[in-house]
Amino acid sequence: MMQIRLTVLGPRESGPASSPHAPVPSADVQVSAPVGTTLGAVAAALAGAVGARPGARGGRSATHVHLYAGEQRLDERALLGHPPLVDGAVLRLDEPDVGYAPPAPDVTALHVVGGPDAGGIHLLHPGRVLVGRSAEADVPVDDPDVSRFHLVLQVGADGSVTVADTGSTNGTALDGALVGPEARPLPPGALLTLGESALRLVPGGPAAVPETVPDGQGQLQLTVRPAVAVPLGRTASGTGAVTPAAAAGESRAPLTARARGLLGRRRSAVPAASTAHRSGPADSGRWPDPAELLLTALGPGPRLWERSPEHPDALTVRLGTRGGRPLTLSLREAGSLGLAGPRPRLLGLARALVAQLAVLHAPGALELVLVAADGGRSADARVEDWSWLPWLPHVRPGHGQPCRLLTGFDADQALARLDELLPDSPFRVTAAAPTVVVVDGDPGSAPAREVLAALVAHGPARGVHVLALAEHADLLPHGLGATAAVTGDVGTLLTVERPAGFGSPAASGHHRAAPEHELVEGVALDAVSAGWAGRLARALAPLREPDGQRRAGRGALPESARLLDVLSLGQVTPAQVAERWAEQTVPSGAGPQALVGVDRDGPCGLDLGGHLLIGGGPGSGRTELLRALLASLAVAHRPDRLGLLLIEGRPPQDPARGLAPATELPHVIGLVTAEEEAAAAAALEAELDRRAELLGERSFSAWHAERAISTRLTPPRLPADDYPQRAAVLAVAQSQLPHLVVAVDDCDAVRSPALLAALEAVAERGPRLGVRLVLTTSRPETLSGTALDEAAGVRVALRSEDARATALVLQAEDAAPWSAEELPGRAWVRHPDGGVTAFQAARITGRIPRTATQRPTVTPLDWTTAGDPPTSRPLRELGNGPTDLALLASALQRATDTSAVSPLPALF
Ligand SMILES: Nc1ncnc2c1ncn2[C@@H]1O[C@H](COP(=O)(O)OP(=O)(O)OP(=O)(O)O)[C@@H](O)[C@H]1O
Repeated sequence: MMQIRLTVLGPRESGPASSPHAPVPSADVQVSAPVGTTLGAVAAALAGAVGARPGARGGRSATHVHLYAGEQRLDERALLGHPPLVDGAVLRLDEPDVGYAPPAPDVTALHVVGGPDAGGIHLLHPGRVLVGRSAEADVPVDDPDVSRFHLVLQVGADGSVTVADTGSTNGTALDGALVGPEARPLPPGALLTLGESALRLVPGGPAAVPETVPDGQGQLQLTVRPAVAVPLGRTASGTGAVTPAAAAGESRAPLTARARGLLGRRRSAVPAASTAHRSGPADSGRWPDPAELLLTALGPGPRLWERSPEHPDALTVRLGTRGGRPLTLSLREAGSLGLAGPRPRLLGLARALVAQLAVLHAPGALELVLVAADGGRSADARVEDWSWLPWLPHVRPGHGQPCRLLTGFDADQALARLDELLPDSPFRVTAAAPTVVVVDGDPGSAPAREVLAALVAHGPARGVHVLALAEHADLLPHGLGATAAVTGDVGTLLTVERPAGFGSPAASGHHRAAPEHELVEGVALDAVSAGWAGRLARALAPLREPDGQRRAGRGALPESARLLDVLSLGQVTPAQVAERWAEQTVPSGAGPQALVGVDRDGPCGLDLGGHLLIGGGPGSGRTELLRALLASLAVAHRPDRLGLLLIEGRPPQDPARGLAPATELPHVIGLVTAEEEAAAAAALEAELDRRAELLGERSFSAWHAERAISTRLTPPRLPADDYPQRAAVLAVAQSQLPHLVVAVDDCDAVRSPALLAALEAVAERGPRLGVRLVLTTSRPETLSGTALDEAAGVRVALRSEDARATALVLQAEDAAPWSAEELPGRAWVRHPDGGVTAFQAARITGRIPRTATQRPTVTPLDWTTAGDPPTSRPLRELGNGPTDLALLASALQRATDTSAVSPLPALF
């Protein structure tokens, strides 16, 4: 099933009162659907999500819902998961959505490149274009210092543009020179300043080459491209924040200086002219303005995700401009940043900063966490303020954090998110990428405040950077490395306090016990609207890094997985299985391999080079993992090359819940019942001896290298009860040396001394002879110190109430970092090299999903619960059809028959 998140915009209320500015109903939904589902299958449900009843309006009937993506009318046969129906898509009911059309690249545009309402991209078509604060303006700019109708552009048919001031209060400057009521030519690249806003005329250019490949499941993979060269003029010493002068001096084309008068004497006199350089959009330089950011996300453009953690400008954000030059701040150098000032401007600034981080750093290079749990504001208000952010791909849990998104909209979620960032958290063990945690106001509880204080103090050294927001500077957490406070009559300026000597090579090499701070005043801040941020985040939502460039350890663990999917055996036909077997080469000394689940990098296996121990509490999924392992081994190895001997230490009351279902696998050479324990023990020991004799001095692989394995051997009929004779016959009949896996469920409950002795013999002698143990236990303390425990090279800990049990299984001093989540099948594995990774074991005895799960569903997205731990509801069993294991076993049996492979005879 693929899952894509969409926004549906409803039809505007019809009737005489309807105006182009009337609010449009909108809903964020999640669509779950099998690959190959068409839009038509969910169209009615999408319409329903915005309260539209099919047939309620002309054009829409019970069967026909008209949906548009931008201006494009969508065919109902369009496939979900393919562009434009990808994650983050915005669909509109009944009418084209002009506002969401991607900007045509070949048309000259006016970009709002700085100021309190930055980021706008307005295409200029021939005619008269009014720019002003009024919503009625052709180019509205929500800047208090901009007049309602501030200036007018005249766009000629040939693309030439002139500008004239319409008698604005604060004046207009063109590249620093005052513009009067007479029209003056506005050349491409020129910068217009009005109020605290800066606008640039950007000529059209050729369309960007698409750089993504759809995966058909709602995501777009970026194509591999050469690493972006670091712009000239930068050296390693330039990694810090940069002074405005340095920024301008180092960018390839200095950004245009703004008229100083506009900064100092707003609302009064006309600005004095100053000399200015002009820079074209192609080289807008080191610190992209909000409009360029949006284009980069929509393209996606070549600057998308350009900053690796090693990039000199990694984690450096542009706060605004001063004297027309970008003022930046490096989170790496400052450690943390506080933003203070009246909301909405504060939010606008925060959005601009987070947008820069998300556009310039790939999800593998930067993790974003949102904490918006301040009890002083209603939950609805908090979600409304931040609902744009969860669309960013950087907010997905990449280290197994128990949540769907790294968000904290209530006190519990907030504390969980902050806890996860502490150094001893299991979720930071493999963290390679830095994290920026946005904390809006109070984090919601006293413990969370404590953790936040610790993160402010010690986080930066470990790559955790706090970006805190508060209405007043004195409400910010103490000890932040830098602050930016919104000031000015109308809240469009910033006063930035940051460590002194930022970015200067001399200072960064110099150790300061308590860094002095410097104040930078009169910074014209960059702020962007919520709509702008939502559009940018939705554009980034479907994007994924090219495979090879993803950092190890990224990607979330699924809540559950189906083994047949992990094995790519969705259809599970005998032919498919026979093909797998045919790929197999002669057994080697290395143990058999088996895929059993999914880790953060995709399907994952357990290495049976040695023995395997699986520990976990009641109902944690030990038996299921064992069955999955057996099934997976059976798919990977022909039944003449692998034998499976099954032992139940504590036979379950309902045999279907134990290992009995696995006996249908053609590889199984016995399920030992209580009465058979002694016999099984004898047969096992005999088998070890037989193998030792057969091998002599040779290793298992050397032996195999010496002889070709007969595939045409028919098993002889064996007398039923004469074990020694059977063993002898086996020895002759086999003249072959298959892998043998002895699987013992609940091995702590095995009571027969003979069987325990045989198992210990396997533990000791087995690996060299091609015999491996797979043991499960709910009481690892009873095994502690035994040969069975000590021999296990690969160790898996499923959930357990008892932290000591987990520590014993993983042979860790302290289990705290490794407590597995509630989910059945969620586990940590300790590899022979000592590394520990998390994975989700896959399911093999689930019932085949029948029609009910295959039906696409549309559910409202609720951001408030995205940060909750996944509920440990048992997987819903649908229908009473055969289990996946039964299906697989039957395919394996038929494959055995048709490929003339002879399964091994029973061991005893
Ligand atoms: N990998 C998994 N994915 C989803 N659900 C699972 C998984 N493994 C187990 N379960 C669910 O958890 C239940 C318990 O699993 P299982 O019987 O394997 O656990 P156990 O640890 O052997 O339990 P017990 O303590 O009863 O022996 C199963 O009925 C199944 O519904």
